[in-house]
Amino acid sequence: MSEPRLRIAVQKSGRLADRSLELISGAGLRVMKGANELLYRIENQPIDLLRVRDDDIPTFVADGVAELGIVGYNVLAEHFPDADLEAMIVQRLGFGSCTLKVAVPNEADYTGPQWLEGKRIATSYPNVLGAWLKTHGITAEIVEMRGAVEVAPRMKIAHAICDLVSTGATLEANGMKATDLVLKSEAVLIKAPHAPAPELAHTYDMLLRRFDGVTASTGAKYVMMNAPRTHLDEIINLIPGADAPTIMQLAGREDTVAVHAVCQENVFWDTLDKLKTAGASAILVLPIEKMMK
Ligand SMILES: Nc1ncnc2c1ncn2[C@@H]1O[C@H](COP(=O)(O)OP(=O)(O)OP(=O)(O)O)[C@@H](O)[C@H]1O
Ligand SMILES: O=P(O)(O)OC[C@H]1O[C@H](OP(=O)(O)OP(=O)(O)O)[C@H](O)[C@@H]1O
Ligand SMILES: [Mg+2]
Repeated sequence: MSEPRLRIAVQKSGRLADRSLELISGAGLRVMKGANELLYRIENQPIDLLRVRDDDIPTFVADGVAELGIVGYNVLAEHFPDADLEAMIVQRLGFGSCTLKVAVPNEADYTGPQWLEGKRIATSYPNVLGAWLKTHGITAEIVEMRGAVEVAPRMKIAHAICDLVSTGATLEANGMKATDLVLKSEAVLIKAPHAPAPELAHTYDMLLRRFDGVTASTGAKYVMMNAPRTHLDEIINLIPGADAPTIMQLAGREDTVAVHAVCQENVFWDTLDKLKTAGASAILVLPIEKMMK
């Protein structure tokens, strides 16, 4: 009998496919792209990647066909409108960020959600939209469409739409404006309801630790600078998201210390300017490749 292998369901192609593979290789898994398009093997761990349509990922993971999956929160919320999603989510992954919004033609005299009362709204997210309408006490007809939702008002199929928006370019190109935020989304790592087979528990735990490490290090920076003792508090307060920086005495410079810190947030040029003004010098910002808390 063949050795058991963990399965991770990932989008085969589309907006999450590349970033999902980056996360997987960032966790040290070597992907073998074989002849089998549905299944990619991991060379150095007992793991396979199940490559499917993103719509199939929530069901595959909930049914235990795959122990883990990477999918948009929007797809998960639509599939399991009544489930405890937080219990399924292992972690938020920080990519694939988008929003689900209500949008109407530019010329509409939109005054607020009440405008939607008795109207037709086209969407690929009938469950999420239905719940949102309910919380606003609105009765509207939901027209379900699989794609090209943005053309519905022009085709006179609907008065409004509820669709994914990221840059807003699609809405603009179709003469529409976003009016209400229905859901914020990003890619999430989800897990099956049952624990993995005992012989895979070690691999599973290792994988979750590594995914956490990769996500934690994304955007994190290691910042080093020299700071005059007189302005140390001010300078530390300027370092974004830094937890307990290390302060070291510089040799032969009683009045100056070296400050090293891990920043959890973006370090902008603006921050560097402020640090400089506060007296910091020799400022270095370095990327962090991996991080384990
Ligand atoms: N414009 C966008 N900007 C950022 N993220 C997006 C955008 N559109 C979609 N996403 C995210 O990426 C996910 C996948 O989008 P994609 O368009 O590849 O899905 P799809 O066409 O349904 O793919 P599939 O063929 O797998 O069914 C979405 O569910 C959403 O979480
Ligand atoms: O606000 P924007 O940056 O324009 O992004 C929004 C568009 O992106 C998604 O479609 P996608 O491009 O993935 O194609 P699809 O409609 O085939 O899914 C979504 O369905 C919107 O149409
Ligand atoms: Mg899909």
